[in-house]
Amino acid sequence: MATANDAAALIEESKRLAAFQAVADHLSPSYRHIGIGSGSTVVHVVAAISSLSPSITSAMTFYPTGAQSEALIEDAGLRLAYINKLPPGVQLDVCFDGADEVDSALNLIKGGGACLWQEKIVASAAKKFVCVADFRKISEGGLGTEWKKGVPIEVLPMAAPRVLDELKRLGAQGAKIRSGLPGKAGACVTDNGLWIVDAVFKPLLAKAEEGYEDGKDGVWTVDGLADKLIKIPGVAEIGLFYGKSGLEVESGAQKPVAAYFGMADGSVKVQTLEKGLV
Ligand SMILES: O=C[C@H](O)[C@H](O)[C@H](O)COP(=O)(O)O
Repeated sequence: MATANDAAALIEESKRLAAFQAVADHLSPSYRHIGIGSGSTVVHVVAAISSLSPSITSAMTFYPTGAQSEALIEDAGLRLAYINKLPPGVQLDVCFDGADEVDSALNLIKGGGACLWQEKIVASAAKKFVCVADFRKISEGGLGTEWKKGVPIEVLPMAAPRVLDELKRLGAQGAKIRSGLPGKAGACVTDNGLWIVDAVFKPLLAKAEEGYEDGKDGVWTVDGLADKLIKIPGVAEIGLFYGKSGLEVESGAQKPVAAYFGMADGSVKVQTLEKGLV
């Protein structure tokens, strides 16, 4: 019988498979500017990049999405720079990052590790954002069916009570300020010095259905809810990556062009808007 350790090892291996395949498919030796996300799957992205010849990686510069990814880049001996130093008009060639859940339209929940704001800045600065995840992140029933902890929302601490009130009015089934425990008493504090509110909604629709009234009975489309959340005073950024992908717009895309999933059977599946999950 499989033990908890076996299950953990299987998940870790699936992360590794997804990351190595994504790097093999999307990191061209000609690339110069690479965004590195946050979380546990992206650790394998950096390992995959580090396994390449230094003659390739020494010509590249890597841009972090927070303290963890900054340390990943430094510890791997890769050239580190910051997105505010990217010359005006220059985009990242590619950004690799994880996700907490991915729906059929490549909308993402991100922020499980409280890094969403810088992640969205870096992902949207890239010509193409490539998502890497393990099989648990595949959402067939809409965002919120697999990731049940709620949509992470980065907020100004003094606005948190008002944000919680507004979330209730928008039909949130539950919303709370993320605790810093076990590491830190009190609220979780992000790399930007702000707080995270996690708001649980009914599973989000990837697309509006015919004649559908968004938000009725607390059921939202991803885009409909995102547009409401981002406008709440005191909200800095939201952990919904939605709208367009780098294949659809020149710049500013939040959605990945592809999502790589390591599967429990050792295979890797790739999801794109064109072909779905194959
Ligand atoms: O805030 C954290 C980021 O959005 C992560 O990319 C996301 O939580 C996925 O993390 P992991 O790769 O550890 O599942």
